[in-house]
Amino acid sequence: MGKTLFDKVWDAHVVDTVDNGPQILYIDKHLIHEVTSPQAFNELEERGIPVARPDQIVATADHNTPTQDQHLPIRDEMSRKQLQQLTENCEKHNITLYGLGHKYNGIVHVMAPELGITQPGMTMVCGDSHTSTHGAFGTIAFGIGTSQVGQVFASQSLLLNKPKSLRVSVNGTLAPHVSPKDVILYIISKIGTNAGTGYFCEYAGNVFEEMSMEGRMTVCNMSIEMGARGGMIAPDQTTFDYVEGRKFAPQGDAFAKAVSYWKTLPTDQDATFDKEYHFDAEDIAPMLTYGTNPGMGIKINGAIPEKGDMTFEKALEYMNFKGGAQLLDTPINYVFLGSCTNSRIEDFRIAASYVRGKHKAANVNAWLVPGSQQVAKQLEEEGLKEVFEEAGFALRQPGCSACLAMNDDKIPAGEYCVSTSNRNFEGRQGQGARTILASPLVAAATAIAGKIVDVTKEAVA
Ligand SMILES: CC(C)[C@H](C(=O)O)[C@@H](O)C(=O)O
Ligand code: SF4
Repeated sequence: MGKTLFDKVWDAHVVDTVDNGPQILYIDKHLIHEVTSPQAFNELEERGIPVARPDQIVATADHNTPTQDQHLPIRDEMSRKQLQQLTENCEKHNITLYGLGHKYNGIVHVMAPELGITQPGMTMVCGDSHTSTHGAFGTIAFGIGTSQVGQVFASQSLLLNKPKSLRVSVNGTLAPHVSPKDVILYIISKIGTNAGTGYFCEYAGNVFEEMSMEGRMTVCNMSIEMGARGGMIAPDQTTFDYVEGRKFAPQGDAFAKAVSYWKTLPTDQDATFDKEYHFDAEDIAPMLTYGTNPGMGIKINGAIPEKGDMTFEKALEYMNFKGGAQLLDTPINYVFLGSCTNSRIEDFRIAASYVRGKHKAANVNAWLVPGSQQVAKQLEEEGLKEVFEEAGFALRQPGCSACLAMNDDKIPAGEYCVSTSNRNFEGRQGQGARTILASPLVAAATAIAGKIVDVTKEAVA
C-alpha cells in the first residue's frame, strides 16, 4: 500500500518503537520562544541534564514583546524578565537567539520559514500550537507542551503515538477576492473545531497546489483551529523556489540533492486516509467569524445562523450579535493586520493594493504589525510602509501583538476588532474585546470604510 506524505516523513524519523506502543521520533528543528521555554530550562537544570543538540534549536522573542520603541528598555516587568531569562538560558546552553531588535527577530512561525530554517521533510516542534504553520513546506510540524519541550531539550526526540490521517481536498477555481485565509476559515466553518482531533491533516487539490508559500502557511497555521495536531501540503516547485537561497537552506549541490529527496515525499496515488473531506473552490467566499471560536464563520454577505446550541447562544451574547443578522455594515473601530496567520509580505501587498490612495475611516484604529524584522524591511523597500502611513494606519514593530494581547496592544472591552489573526476566543485580544476573524483584504476594506463592507463587490488590483 502506498504511503502518505505524513507517513514518509514520520517513518524517516522513527528512532525506536515500543512494542504495541508509542514511537520515539527524532526532531530536526526545535523552535523556542520566551513564554513556553523557561520551565523546561528549569527542569533540565534541576535534573542536571545538558541540552542534547543546541545547534538544532533556534530561539526568538515574540509573544509579549512591545511593538513600539523596541530599542528602549522594556517597561513591562513580566515581559522584561521573560526576555532576560530567555537570553540567559540561550547563552548558557549555546542556543542561537534572535532577540528583540535583531534583524532576524520575529514571530517564530514567520521568521523560521523566511530564514530557510523550515525545510521540506523535516520534523519540527515548538512549545506553541501554531507550529502547524511550517507544515506548508511538507514538514511534520506541531506544537508541544512545556514538559515535551524539556524532553526535546534532553534528547532531541519525542515519545509519540502516531496520529490518524485526514485529507482535506479543495479543487476548482477560487473567486478573485477569496484568499487562503477564507479557504481555511470556510473549511473550519464546515467541519468544525473538533473534526481534526487525533488527526494530522494533509491539504490537497489544485487550490493548494496553486497557492503561494505564504498562502499555504496561512492555511496550515489554522490546522490547530480544527483540532488537528498539524497540517501539511506536499512540497513542489513553489516550495523549492521559496526555500532556495534562504540563509539556512542547503546551498549548491546540497540543495539539488535535497530537492531530489523532497520530490519523493508527496503522497502516493494508492495511499489511503482515515478520514477525507472534499470541497469545491467555487463555494468559497470571503469569510467572517461571528462567534467565539474560529468555526463560527459565515460568508461576508451571509447571515448568522438563526439558532444554535448553548455555545452558540453564549457566543452571540458575548459578541452582541443577533441570530439571523448580517455582519455587513457593522461599525468597526479596530482593525488588526498581523499575527503568524497573516503578517507576511504577501498579506500586506494585498492589503496595500486595496488601501493605496485611500484613507482609513475616522473611527478606526488600524494597526499593522509585521511578522518579522525582515517583513518590516520589505514593507519599506516596496514602498508599502508609505502607502499604509498615508492611509492613516499605525505601523508597529514585529511581534504577536494584539493576536493575544500579552503586551500593551489590547482591544478595549466591548469593541469589535476585525483581525487577521487565528483565534476569536473570549478576551483573546483584551478583556471583553470582540474579535471578528477575516482575511487581510477584508480587514483593509473594513479600516477604510469604518464598517464591514462586501469586498466581493469591489474591484481589486
Ligand atoms: C503562548 C502560546 C503557548 C500560545 C500557543 O500555544 O498557541 C500562543 O501562541 C497562542 O497563539 O495562543
Ligand atoms: S501570532 Fe498569535 S497565534 Fe501566532 S504564535 Fe503569536 S500569539 Fe500565537
